[in-house]
Amino acid sequence: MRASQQDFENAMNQVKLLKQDPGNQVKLKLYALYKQATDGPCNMPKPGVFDLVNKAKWEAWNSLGSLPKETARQNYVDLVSSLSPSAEASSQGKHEADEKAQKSKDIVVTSEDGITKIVLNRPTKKNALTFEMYQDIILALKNASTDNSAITVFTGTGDYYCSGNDLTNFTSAAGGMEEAASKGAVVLREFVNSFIDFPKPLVAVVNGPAVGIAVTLLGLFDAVYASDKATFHTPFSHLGQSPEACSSYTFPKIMGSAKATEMLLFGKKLTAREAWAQGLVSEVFPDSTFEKEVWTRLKGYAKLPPNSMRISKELIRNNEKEKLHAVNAEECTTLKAKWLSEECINAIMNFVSRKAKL
Ligand SMILES: CCCCCC/C=C/C(=O)SCCNC(=O)CCNC(=O)[C@H](O)C(C)(C)COP(=O)(O)OP(=O)(O)OC[C@H]1O[C@@H](n2cnc3c(N)ncnc32)[C@H](O)[C@@H]1OP(=O)(O)O
Repeated sequence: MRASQQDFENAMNQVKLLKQDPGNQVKLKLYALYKQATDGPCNMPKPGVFDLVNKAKWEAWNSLGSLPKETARQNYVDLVSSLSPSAEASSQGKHEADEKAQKSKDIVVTSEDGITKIVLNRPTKKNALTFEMYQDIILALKNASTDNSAITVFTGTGDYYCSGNDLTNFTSAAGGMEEAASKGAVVLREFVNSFIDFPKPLVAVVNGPAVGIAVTLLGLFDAVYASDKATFHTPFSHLGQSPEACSSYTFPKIMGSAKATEMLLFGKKLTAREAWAQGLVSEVFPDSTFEKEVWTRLKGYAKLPPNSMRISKELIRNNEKEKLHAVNAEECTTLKAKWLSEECINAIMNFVSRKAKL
């Protein structure tokens, strides 16, 4: 259900009643969503480098790109309700938000031992990401950013970690490719932004092969643990597409441009050990002991002082947050055009009609 103007106004009042300071990141997000919901996309000149507060506010607003006013209003209401679980209206909103994330059969979210676990749960389709799953992950990350857990972990059910974007997202859209491309660019931008801005340690437990966006996103994680059965494949040229999730920036930075080119332009598939040697993976484990070793380790990390981990992450991430948002915006604009290209449409049609796999 979409948030009404009345819900929005209630949420604004609710913010004033918050008992605890939600912290600067959340306040910036609230400001940005409020501006987007009332004024639309950022239309102000960027403040100067020394005007730190206004610059941070401008960046937060600008990072929302062309997010529709209605979506911003809804996100504002959801965010406020996640902040004040004790207030009646808010607790109801939070409950609805949690339920929505939990209800999704393809994304399972649990919280235990200081760890929020977000599981891609569509094994019959190798955990390929549908439009709904992107939205559910955005919501799950939003909830995880303010829940009691110290760290957040992504993993997959079954033999794959994730086979990337569901290629039928584009062919099955009611309004056709044009509408799917426009929607895809907006959803992708918000989806990647939620990884750029995620405030707690984010860990990928890569239980099997990863393809496309499941690989490129890893450059935005804080640690990546992989089974030795995992592989890392970004066949963008084969698909007539271009890189996303800031990988056009993070991959050359992580592995150097020559290695990044082999992956992002030529679609070279890496083994887990190769990905480790190139700095994309933190550590590789034998598949037979992978789950046990990784979860034991993560439970230990989750006992570390959470605020300290948050602040350290903020120090690292803030060095390049602005750059990441700019790269994300540019990649989404480029992809939107690529999705409508003959090269891409042919590649997707070949997959859907069973003529081609990777
Ligand atoms: C908001 C939009 C954002 C978009 C961001 C841009 C992102 C880009 C990318 O992620 S590009 C990468 C896209 N992914 C692929 O190209 C992978 C396509 N899949 C394959 O090539 C193969 O399925 C495989 C190599 C992953 C696995 O092969 P195999 O082991 O032989 O299994 P199956 O092919 O039989 O797969 C089982 C079942 O799953 C379906 N499936 C697998 N991956 C996808 C996918 N990405 N999209 C849609 N469906 C997928 C496959 O069709 C089978 O379905 P079926 O049993 O036939 O109904």
